[in-house]
Amino acid sequence: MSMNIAILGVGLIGGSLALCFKGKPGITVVGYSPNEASTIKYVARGVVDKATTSLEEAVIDADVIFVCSPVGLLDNVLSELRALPLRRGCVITDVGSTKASVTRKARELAWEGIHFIGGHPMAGSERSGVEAASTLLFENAYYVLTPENDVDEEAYERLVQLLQYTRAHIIRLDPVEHDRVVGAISHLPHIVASALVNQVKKYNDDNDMYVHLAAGGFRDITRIASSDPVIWSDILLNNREVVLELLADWKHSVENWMETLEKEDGERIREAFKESGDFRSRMPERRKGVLHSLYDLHIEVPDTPGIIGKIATLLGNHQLNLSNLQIIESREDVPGVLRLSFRQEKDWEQSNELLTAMGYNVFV
Ligand SMILES: NC(=O)C1=CN([C@@H]2O[C@H](COP(=O)(O)OP(=O)(O)OC[C@H]3O[C@@H](n4cnc5c(N)ncnc54)[C@H](O)[C@@H]3O)[C@@H](O)[C@H]2O)C=CC1
Ligand SMILES: O=C(O)C(=O)Cc1ccc(O)cc1
Repeated sequence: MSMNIAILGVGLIGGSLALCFKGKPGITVVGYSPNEASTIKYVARGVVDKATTSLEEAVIDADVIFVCSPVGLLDNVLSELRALPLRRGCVITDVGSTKASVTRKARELAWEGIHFIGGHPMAGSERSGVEAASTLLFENAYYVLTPENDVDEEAYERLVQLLQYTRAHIIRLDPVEHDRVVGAISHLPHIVASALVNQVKKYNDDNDMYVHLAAGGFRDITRIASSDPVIWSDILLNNREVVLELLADWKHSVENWMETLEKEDGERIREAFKESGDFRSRMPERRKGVLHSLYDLHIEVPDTPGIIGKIATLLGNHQLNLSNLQIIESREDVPGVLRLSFRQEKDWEQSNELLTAMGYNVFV
C-alpha cells in the first residue's frame, strides 16, 4: 500500500523523521519549508523524495502530515492547514516539545474527517538544522503521543505503526501531564544549564582561568546550554506556567542549600547526595530497544587525526562489536567525546574494562 508523508519544517527533527521514512516500501516523503535557503540545504542532504515551498502542494495528497516547526509557529501552521483541502482521514501530528497548547488549538479548529494526534520524540540534541539530522536519532528513545480521549483509535494505530520506522518506544500520555513532566526533566534543566554557564561566563570576563578549567562535570551538565535560542525561547514561553512553578521549587532548593552550608550541616549534604545518587541509579541509563538492545559508552579522546580509526581497530582486534560510533563533541581546545554503542551487554562491559585499562576516561 502506498503512503504519502509530508514533513513541514525539515530541520533536525523533521529531517531525521524524513530519513527514517524515505525509501521504505510504498512511502513517498515530501518536504516543505517556507524559505528557499533551508530548502536548498535539506534537498542537498537528500532527506526527502520531493521538496516544495508551497504548503498546499506539500499536503494535498498527504496521508500523514508531520508539523516540525518551532513551537511558537505550530498554531499558525495548523490554522494554515485548516484552510487547505486535505485528504479525508489524514493524520496530522507534530513534534513540538510542549503538547497542551497545540492540542487545544487542534480541537478549536473542529476538523471534520481529519485526525490530530500530538507527538513529541524525546530525543534530540543541542544542535539544530538538517545538517545534524540522523536516522539513528530516535532509536530506543521514547516517543510520546498525546491523543485526546475521543481519538479515532484506528488513526492512532496507523500513526503508531508508521513510527515503528523510528525504532522509538511509543508512550501514550495526557497532553497536560506531558507538559508537567517534561517541564521538570527537560525545560527546567535547560534553564539551569544556561544560567550556570552564564554565571561562570561573568566570572570569566575578569579571569579566563574559568574557561580553561571548566571540564568534566561542568561540561557534562551544561551541554544543553548550547541549544538553539529560538527553539528554546518558544518552548519556555509556551510552558511558562509550569516552568515558573518549577523555578519556585528550584529557588526553594537553592535556599535550602544555602542554609545547609551556613549551618555547616555535613549530614544534610551527605543525605542529599545519597538521595540523588539512589534516584539517579534508577534512571534508565542504557536503554533497551524492542528490536535490539543498545548499550552506550562515552570516552574522552584527544583531538588527534586517526583517533576514531584507532579506537574502532582496538575494539575490533578484541572481537568487540560496535553497533555505532558517533562524535558527540569535538573542539580544538578540549578532548572530544565519542559515543560508542553496542548491542551486547558483554561487548559493552569488556570495552569499558579495556578502554579504562588503556587509560581512557570512560563514562556511561
Ligand atoms: N531540538 C531537539 O532536540 C528537539 C526538538 N523538538 C521540537 O521539534 C521542533 C523542531 O525543532 P528542531 O528540529 O530542533 O529545529 P530546527 O531549527 O532544526 O528545525 C525547524 C525547522 O522549521 C522550519 N520552519 C520555520 N518556519 C516554518 C513554518 N512556518 N512552517 C514550516 N516549517 C518552518 C525551519 O526552516 C527549520 O527547518 C520544535 O518544535 C522543537 O520543540 C522535539 C524534540 C527534540
Ligand atoms: O540534547 C538533549 O539532551 C535534549 O534534551 C534534546 C531535546 C530537546 C528538546 C526536546 O523536546 C527533547 C529533547
